[in-house]
Amino acid sequence: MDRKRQRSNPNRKNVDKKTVWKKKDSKIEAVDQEIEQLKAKYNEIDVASVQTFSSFPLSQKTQQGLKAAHFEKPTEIQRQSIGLALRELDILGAAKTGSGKTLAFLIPILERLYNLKWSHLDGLGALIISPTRELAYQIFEMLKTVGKFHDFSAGLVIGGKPLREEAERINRTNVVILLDEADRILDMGFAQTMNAIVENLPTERQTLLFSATQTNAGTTRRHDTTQAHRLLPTSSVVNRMPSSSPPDLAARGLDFPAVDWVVQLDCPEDANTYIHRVGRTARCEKNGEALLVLLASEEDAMVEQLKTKKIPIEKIRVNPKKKWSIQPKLQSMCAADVQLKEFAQRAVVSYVKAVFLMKNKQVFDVTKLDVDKYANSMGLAVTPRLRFLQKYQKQQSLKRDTARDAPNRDTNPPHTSLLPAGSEEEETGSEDEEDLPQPPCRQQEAFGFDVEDDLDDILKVKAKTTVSSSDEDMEEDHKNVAVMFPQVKPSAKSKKLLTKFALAKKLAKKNIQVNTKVVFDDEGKEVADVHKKPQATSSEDTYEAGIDIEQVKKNMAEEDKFDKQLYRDKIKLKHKPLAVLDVDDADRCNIDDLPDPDKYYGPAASDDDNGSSDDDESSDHADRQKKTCQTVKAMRRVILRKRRMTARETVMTMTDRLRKEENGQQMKDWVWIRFLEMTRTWP
Ligand SMILES: Nc1ncnc2c1ncn2[C@@H]1O[C@H](COP(=O)(O)OP(=O)(O)OP(=O)(O)O)[C@@H](O)[C@H]1O
Repeated sequence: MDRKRQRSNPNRKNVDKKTVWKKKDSKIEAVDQEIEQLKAKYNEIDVASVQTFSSFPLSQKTQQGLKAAHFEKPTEIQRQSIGLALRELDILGAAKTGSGKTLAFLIPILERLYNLKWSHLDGLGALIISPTRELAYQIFEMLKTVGKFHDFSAGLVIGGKPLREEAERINRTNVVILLDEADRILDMGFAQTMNAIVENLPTERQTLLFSATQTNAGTTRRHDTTQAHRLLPTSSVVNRMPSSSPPDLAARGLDFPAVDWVVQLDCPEDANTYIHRVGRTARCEKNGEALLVLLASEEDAMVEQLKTKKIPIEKIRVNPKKKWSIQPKLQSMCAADVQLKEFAQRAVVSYVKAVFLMKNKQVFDVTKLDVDKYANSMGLAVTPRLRFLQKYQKQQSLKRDTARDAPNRDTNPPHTSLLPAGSEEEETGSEDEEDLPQPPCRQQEAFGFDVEDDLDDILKVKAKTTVSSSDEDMEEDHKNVAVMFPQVKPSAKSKKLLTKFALAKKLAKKNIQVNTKVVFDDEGKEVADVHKKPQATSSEDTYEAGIDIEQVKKNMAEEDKFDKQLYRDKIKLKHKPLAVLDVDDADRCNIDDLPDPDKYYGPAASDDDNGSSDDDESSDHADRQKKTCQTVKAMRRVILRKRRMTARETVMTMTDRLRKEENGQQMKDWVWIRFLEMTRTWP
């Protein structure tokens, strides 16, 4: 219809176009006007009077997004920072965990891009760097919710895809969320990457930096977390996990709704980790509780660290009446389940290693750990072998001795004396390894593996990762690593893996005959193993040098013959009728220990022919004995071969066969009785 009208009126098309342009122009004008009006209000923002988001001069689209997400009142950090960010100032904001920092930087980003009328043609307009992949997703979700009425394109770059693809995506998007372990960036050797990103950003830019604190958020005290730390004797360190455990990844920035309590059974690596973990509760105007369990050896140094961050803590002691030990229960569980025991052993070793690797030796002093008690609390009667600890202790005492012997030398060179490659001391160390008193490795005896060895890899990888940076800070780490890994250089002995091939070579060299497996049948006869090497009689001794093709062909033909015969025998055995099984053996079979059928049925029943002579009787009896013997043996074979047959099926098979024979009924009954007796002794 429209087309018809258009055809009838050629000017119509031009009129429509004009209307569209007009509409577009007026829209652009309206946007420009809105931006101008908003900008004019930026300097008039009075933080004290801001009660709701609508008090901020924000674009209609952002206001709509906030409304749709049910964000009405700004949190303190949002109130304080949004106005400043709108004025294009750089911000360094510190606010409590869960205080709404994400929105505090997302709103200004949306507004800034809107004011600049940024479109997808302009490419990248904002860059958000988040510490973890999970947090990146969370920020992305928040951005999609609040910014859904805007026309910007947002992208999430979390790695794992080809670089070119990622680069193209970045160019196409306006707001990019990049993944990186921001908090740990320096620790993990990403300082260079970080610097490279910053160097490539335009010099004219606005920077918003937010960090999580516990108390610096001004008025956020309203919903402070109630915190306490609890001291436990070393015997109560059940279920303590190393600090590098997955929860610490989740502890950074992730927003879990309705977490009331954060209970830390292991000491956090430092005060910052504590803050991040505790920040999972008391989020956004809500209350929360946190409990930290510390060992006596960790208490002083850790509490000091928390105090310097102004974290309010309250010490509580456990009521001894309320305590009960689960140690006996765990011990019995470990005794009953080898796998569980293995897990417990691994847990002990990895925990001690984690403590050993911690940087802050004032808090994490491995020498103060009561490892035996810890192992006991995990249900283990014997502490797993901790070779690295022994080596470390030995090295320490050696170092002390050397210092005593050479007082004029620099007795405590900061880091170099413990692990200098190829140094004198290292050599001494490796010699000492032989002299080290090695405790009996009971877990190795029991399970055939060394729990500790399995974890050595983790140790090495960590060391490598930490050392791999070239940054100044990383150099410092490098030194620390040298202190932390005084002796973890694997000895040449442990480096070499004993492969099957190496083992076979070793045995061949020593001329040791390895055990062979011989299979016997029920009667004690050796069963030829078809999987065994060919047993043809050809001799290989005739070879003097090289390969004699003709001889090989002959041998192969013989082997072939042998194999075919073996196969035929196997098939024959399979189809052999049960009744004729081992008939030749019948005479040798002693059935005296079997119950006598006469005992069950009386002499009359067993007498088939009353008028027969004594001789006939005795020959009858012998016949019957022979038959019985055959039957029982055949039955046993059937039962053993066809284990999958049910007991009833087996007996039915046997009795069917017997029915056709002389004295069938009587024998059938007898077989039944014998069968029932046999089944009673079956495993
Ligand atoms: N103005 C607001 N009104 C209501 N809820 C809000 C507001 N701002 C943020 N929130 C909610 O508060 C929770 C915590 O916000 P957010 O994750 O941004 O905190 P955070 O300070 O970044 O925390 P962390 O330091 O742990 O990363 C989220 O569930 C978020 O939806």
